[in-house]
Amino acid sequence: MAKIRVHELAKQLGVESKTLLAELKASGEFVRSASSTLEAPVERMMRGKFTASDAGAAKDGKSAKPAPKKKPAAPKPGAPAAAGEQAAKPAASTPAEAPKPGSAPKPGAAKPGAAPKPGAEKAPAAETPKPAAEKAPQAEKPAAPTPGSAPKPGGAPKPGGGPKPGAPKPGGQRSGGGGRSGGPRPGNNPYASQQGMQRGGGPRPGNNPYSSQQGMQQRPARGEGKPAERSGGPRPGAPRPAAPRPGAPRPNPGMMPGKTSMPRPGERPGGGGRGGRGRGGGPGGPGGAGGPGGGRGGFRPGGGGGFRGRGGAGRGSTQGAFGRAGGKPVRGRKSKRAKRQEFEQMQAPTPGGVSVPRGNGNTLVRLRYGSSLNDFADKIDANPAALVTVLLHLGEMATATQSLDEDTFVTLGSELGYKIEMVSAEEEDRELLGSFDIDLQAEEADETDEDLEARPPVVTVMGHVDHGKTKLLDAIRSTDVVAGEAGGITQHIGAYQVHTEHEGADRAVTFIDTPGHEAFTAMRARGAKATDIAILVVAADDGVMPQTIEALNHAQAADVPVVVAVNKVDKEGANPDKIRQQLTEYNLVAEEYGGDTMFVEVSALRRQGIDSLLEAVLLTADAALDLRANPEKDARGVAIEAHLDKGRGSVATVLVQSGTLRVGDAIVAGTAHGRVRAMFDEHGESVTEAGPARPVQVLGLASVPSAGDTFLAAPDERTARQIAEKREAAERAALLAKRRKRISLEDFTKALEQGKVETLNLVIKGDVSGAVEALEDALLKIDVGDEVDLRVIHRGVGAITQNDVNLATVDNAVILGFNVRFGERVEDLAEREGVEVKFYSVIYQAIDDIEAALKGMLKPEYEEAKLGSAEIRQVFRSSKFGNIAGSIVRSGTIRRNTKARVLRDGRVVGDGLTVESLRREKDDVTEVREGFECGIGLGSYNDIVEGDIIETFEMREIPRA
Ligand SMILES: Nc1nc2c(ncn2[C@@H]2O[C@H](COP(=O)(O)OP(=O)(O)OP(=O)(O)O)[C@@H](O)[C@H]2O)c(=O)[nH]1
Repeated sequence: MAKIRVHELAKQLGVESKTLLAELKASGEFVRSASSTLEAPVERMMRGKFTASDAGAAKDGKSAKPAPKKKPAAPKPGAPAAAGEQAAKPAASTPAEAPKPGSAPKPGAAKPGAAPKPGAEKAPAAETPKPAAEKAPQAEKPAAPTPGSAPKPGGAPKPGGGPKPGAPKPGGQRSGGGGRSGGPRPGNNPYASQQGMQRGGGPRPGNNPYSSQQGMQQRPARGEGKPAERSGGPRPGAPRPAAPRPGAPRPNPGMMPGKTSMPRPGERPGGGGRGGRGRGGGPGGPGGAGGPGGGRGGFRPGGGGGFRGRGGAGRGSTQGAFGRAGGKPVRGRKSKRAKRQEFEQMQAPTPGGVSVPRGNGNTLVRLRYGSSLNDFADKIDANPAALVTVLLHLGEMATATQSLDEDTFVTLGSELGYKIEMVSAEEEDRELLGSFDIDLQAEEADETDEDLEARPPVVTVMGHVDHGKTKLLDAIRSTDVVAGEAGGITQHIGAYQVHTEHEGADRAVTFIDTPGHEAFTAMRARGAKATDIAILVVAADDGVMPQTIEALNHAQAADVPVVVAVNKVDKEGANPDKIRQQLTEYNLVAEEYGGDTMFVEVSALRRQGIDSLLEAVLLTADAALDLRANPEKDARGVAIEAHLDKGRGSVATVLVQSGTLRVGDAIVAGTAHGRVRAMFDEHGESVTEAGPARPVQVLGLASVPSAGDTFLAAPDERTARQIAEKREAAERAALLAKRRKRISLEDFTKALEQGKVETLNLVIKGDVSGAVEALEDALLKIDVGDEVDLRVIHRGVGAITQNDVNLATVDNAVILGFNVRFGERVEDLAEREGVEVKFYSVIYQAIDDIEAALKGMLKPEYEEAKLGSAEIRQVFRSSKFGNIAGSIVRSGTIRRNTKARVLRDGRVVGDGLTVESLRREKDDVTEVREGFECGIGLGSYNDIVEGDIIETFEMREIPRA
């Protein structure tokens, strides 16, 4: 810039640099060497001081400059010669802002020696202060009311910029009024916002690089042409009325109605009014533009106008800036569409500011337990990412694919106007089937008495360990008349049916061949109600035991009638009555005691009492249950057992509960589907159809269903497949939810504080299921703290398939193959999709790798590393930068943008700060080393006093062990 350096001035003044330096220092200026630059006021002051001794030299310097300066800015260049402090004061008092700027460094005036400026400005400044103050407001007032000119309220007064810069308010007041007499030093202070203030009423533009005024000085200079653009005219909205019409000359900044142009009262607020919007800002800020504009407009009548030709014409004035005839300003009219948009936007803002379709508060959304934001997004047709954002703003962090609990959905839903209803797996399955026009409930409800036929009861044997359940089932099986007749060996297929004579009729009873309440409960948990009656086996020599009670509870909870088999009556010490007695305490009162529970004494070992037991079962069933089913419909039932047979493929034992299953039927059992290729009974006999309560082994499913899966015959194979696929997807989601190491709300908060929750998703494939399970268990046991989440999203036996890779792609997972390889063409796919697949044959290697990977994913830990400290020698106030700490670096280095804290008497008074600005002299620097002085700005933190220590530090990552 064109500021004069000490040695240059010394030369001009005919004194030695040393002398001048000494003088400057004596005056309290911040000058370090002969090459330091001086601000104009300081220069003036020095010239004043040395004038006596060398008037000639001084004059020369001045006279050379004034000329250029006057040109652009000052209307009243008047007294250029008048240097010295007096002149300086008034100049500064008019916030140094407008006037000076013009004269300031840049303006067309090449490199003004600096000296001249002051002169040029002072004069006008000194005179104009007041009028300016008045004018500026005036200029603004009209602006506001005339909408045409200032379509946006902000355009005129609002931003407050107007008053500030344009009017003398901040600047003027400050400088004028704020000048404290006897202020310490006129400033060549690089940090003072208003150096003049300190001087008794003699505000002078300082050498302060932070000073906003200085910035303003530059602004106009730079903006010869720009001001109009920035301040005066082309604000959004503004251009419209003035828009160039075809044929009109293309507008250029120079043509624009700058605020600089003097708005006349009553006139459309041209630049002046708008100029007001500028903030008193410093260099670079838009306010700067506004400021000077307004300032000029206000302070220098005619200044801008003269320069700009048509400057006076604001929008709506006789002649528009763009050549458009003046007149009534065109008021923008909103289209219906715009209005609608506006209305839509008036809806309550979504947290996070994202756009999400909103419900009306009662819009019902049904979600399955274990659903993710993706599922929710699907239902409301929203962008999952937007939901993630909204949830984040509600204080919870989740990925789009992560399963969330009911509370979270309800909270999120209520925020967005949706009523969330979570549905269970059974309900959802019902819905799923409903989408295929299969409504099992309605089907049952529609059945008439004629449709229904008696069916055998289905019985489960339960009881305490070693009380003889298995033995009893064996005994019952062996009593089967049919089996005896056939002479066949009864195979274990998971259930069997026996026939017995009851009240003169042949009756069948179906037994679930898996004793124990665990299987019973597991089936119930899957929504299957396969059992009609429970036989509670109690060893007469042992009595009621814990598992007896447990089994009883399960049966009662399932509302299943109980028949008690008092077993081992052949044993010495057997006390059947004791059993009856004991069980009364559990609401199981024997008929003999006036209750309705049948107690049958049996010896499974000796196969005694079995017939009585079967009879009791049938009596109970007849008394308590309506065992009827419609055989004339598609089969519905439950899978009891299933396994993969090497030769026969998937072999599933299903219990038909209603309808009739026939060979050739398309069926779906859980997520398995297929066509019934063949059916076998418990004797290994092939059967072609199976009616209600008939257990059969079914061949033909494409995969293996799980025990407890419901099955049904579908109208066709395609439907069966689609149902299976939908179920599989739903099951996968539910499984993910279950497998996930869920994070509580508390953890969420913690995770939020720490950053992001990281998750490592895995797909595990192995050669045998045992290995897969072992690996999964071991991996889930890896302790890596709360920060990292490990999730096994899929596991299975066999080669790595396309499906595995697809899953890994979607969930961004790593595939672990244990003793398996890629399936056909899968390797290419994995490569294409960028899915990492790792193969192992030693389980510990896999665990080690995953552990290391998890550690690698751990958020780095940081420690504080001190960078430097600086002692505050003096505090400079800057309106733009806040308080600036004129400091000397005591140790290390002070770097810009590093973290900082302020210490006072060894105590931290301000922490979590940042070195937002750092200057040496007037130059922005990135760092200042030990022993050097600098100006440190801590942003909006202003609580600093002399003697404080500013300590800077950075956070360094600590490598994990
Ligand atoms: N004396 C006698 N022993 C019996 C009788 N029923 C079963 N046992 C014996 O009791 C033991 C347990 O019989 P299980 O049928 O295996 O009993 P469980 O309830 O199936 O046992 P878990 O499968 O372990 O729950 C066996 O040694 C049987 O031989 C019986 O009526 N009389």
